[in-house]
Amino acid sequence: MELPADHSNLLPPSRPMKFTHAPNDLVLDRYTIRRGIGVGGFGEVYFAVSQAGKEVALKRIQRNLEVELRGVSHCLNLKHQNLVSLHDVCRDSDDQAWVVMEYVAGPNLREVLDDAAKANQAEKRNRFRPSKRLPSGMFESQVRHWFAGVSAGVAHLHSAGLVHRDLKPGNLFDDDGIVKVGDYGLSKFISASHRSGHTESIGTFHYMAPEIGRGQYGREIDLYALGVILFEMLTGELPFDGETPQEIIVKHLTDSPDLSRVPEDYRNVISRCLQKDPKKRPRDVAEMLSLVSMDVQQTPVMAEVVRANSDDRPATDAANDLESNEQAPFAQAALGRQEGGTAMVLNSPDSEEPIARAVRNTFADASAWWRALETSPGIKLVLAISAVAILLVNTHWLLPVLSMVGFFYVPYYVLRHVVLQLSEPPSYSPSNDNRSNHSQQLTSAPATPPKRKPTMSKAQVRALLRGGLADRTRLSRAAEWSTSGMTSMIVAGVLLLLSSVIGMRSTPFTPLALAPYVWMALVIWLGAFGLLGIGKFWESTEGEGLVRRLVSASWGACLGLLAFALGHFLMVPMDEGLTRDIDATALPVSFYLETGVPKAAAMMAHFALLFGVLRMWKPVDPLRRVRLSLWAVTVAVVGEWVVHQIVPVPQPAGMLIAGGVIVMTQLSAPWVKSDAIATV
Ligand SMILES: Nc1ncnc2c1ncn2[C@@H]1O[C@H](COP(=O)(O)OP(=O)(O)OP(=O)(O)O)[C@@H](O)[C@H]1O
Repeated sequence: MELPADHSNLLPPSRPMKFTHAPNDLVLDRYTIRRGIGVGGFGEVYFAVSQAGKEVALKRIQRNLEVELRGVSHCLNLKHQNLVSLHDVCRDSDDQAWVVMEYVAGPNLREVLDDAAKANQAEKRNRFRPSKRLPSGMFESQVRHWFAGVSAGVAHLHSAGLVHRDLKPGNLFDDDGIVKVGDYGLSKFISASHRSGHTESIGTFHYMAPEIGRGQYGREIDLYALGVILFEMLTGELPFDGETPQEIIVKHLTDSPDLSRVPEDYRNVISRCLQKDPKKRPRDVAEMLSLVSMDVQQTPVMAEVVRANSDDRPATDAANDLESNEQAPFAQAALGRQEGGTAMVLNSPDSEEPIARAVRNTFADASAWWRALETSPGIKLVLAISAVAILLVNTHWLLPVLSMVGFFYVPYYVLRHVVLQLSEPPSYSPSNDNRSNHSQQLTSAPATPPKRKPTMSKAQVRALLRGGLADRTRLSRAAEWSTSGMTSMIVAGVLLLLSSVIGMRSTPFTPLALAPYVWMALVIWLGAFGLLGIGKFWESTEGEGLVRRLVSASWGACLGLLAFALGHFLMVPMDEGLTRDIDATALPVSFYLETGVPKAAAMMAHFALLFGVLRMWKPVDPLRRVRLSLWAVTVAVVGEWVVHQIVPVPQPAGMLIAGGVIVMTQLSAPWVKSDAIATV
């Protein structure tokens, strides 16, 4: 069924808007549809009236998007003149979810911007240009009016512990001179795992802060979007534009905005809001406004902003509690994360652990309930103290129970990671199937997918991926290191088994005969584990670098010492292979015994030299060309043989260790498949 739509100019003429309901349809038993307004990413929006005649806007959420009502009451109870009121979220008899909200008759900022651009064009043609009109075609007073109103609405959301997440001109309305912010909270309540039919319009990406790609949804993302909107209102252009979402994303991550067309007074605020690092942006809306040469006390709206922020709660923290990490459309597009969460380019392996998720959701529910609790601060304090007292009184059984839970949970958690890492190798690479799904999601006409032309060079993609790697938290790096360490331990076990079975096939099985194999497996594992750890610091930048060689050499020296100590402990004969091709009498006495057995110094020098000569950051680099390069293994073995000519160590153990470390490191280190470039 097709209806005329109010905002038809927002869609290409070839795609008429389709609405499920026709005028006069009765929905939710009490609203009569008058007309369809528009179709957005989440569903259709209608203008409707209740039986008593109240005008409302109804948003019909797409059938395949599951609406999570947890915490929605927090949004429903927000009241502010600069926010479009949410009246209700309910289901009809077909279990279809609907959002009932205030109807705003006026235009949205997208339309205002488009009209202003048209007016500007017409004036240019007529060679008439009023002095106050900005390059965008808007008047400066108009820009300030919109910016003030939107800021006030956003400040109120932040003070209530909410982050909008989807600020863009299409979501900002002019209601008879009052600016209203709409669509807040919605993206949060639509479960990411059920958004398979949802296609992000390209417009959405223009306003997305770079950190959204990392699943960060602090209020700084709203300040970033406000900066983009202000830029657009002032210049009529977007600071970061491109033909595809990917191109826009890369610009958000790497480019600086061109502020030359922005009037002087607004450059500072825009440049601060568009900082890549959220910490460098204004702390809150009040600080942002203080950067604009506006008198913040002058208008009632401004006074409201100041008030809202002065009794501001720590919105970022609260919002982060509330915000789940579920939705990262930017991340999905930028880093290849797939619906259903099977493969992602820069995935934290613990992101979807079901028990942790359930606990987090419970805490989110509890904190949302606590915030929504309408009672005096005194009663809240009494409740909080009582809860703490109850916990303290029950520690005698709570602590043992929690310890037991931890006792079983931690090994399960670790095992799950290891299994996931092993069962879905490479953990960093999107599968082909997922990739095709993904391109469908990003394409508005899936029937005839347009030919993709390469919009990014390999260097740009690497920069994008490095950017993502650089911004990961220490905790996620540490978690990944430990997971890689576990994986390498398993690989070491397999190596030990294979090598000992092959090596001891004709000798009797004794602990002494097994010792050299155990020694080698341990040294290989230690070497790889150290390199994996150091690699976590290297992964965010490309490079050769003397520092890297020195760090590798230092780790090589440590490994030599460990190898020596372990050799002694396991009573491994350390002179084998030395006398065969090297004259023991010619060896320096400070490094070798008279029998040719290497001392600790020789082992340290050998591995330091080896690790300093080889480029040890290559096998740990997630962006290496192939996951397991046999060429790298060959180079390591030959390199070891060359080093052996200078500082000999037992052979063939030395060569096996060198090759083994490179194999194990490559197998255990995360890896981005090179053709992920096509996806990104
Ligand atoms: N409360 C409202 N009153 C009047 N018009 C509205 C209201 N809410 C949305 N609209 C209009 O309905 C149309 C569709 O809105 P919707 O929010 O679904 O889409 P969007 O904002 O373009 O995309 P998305 O939902 O993906 O962010 C837009 O033209 C919007 O201006």
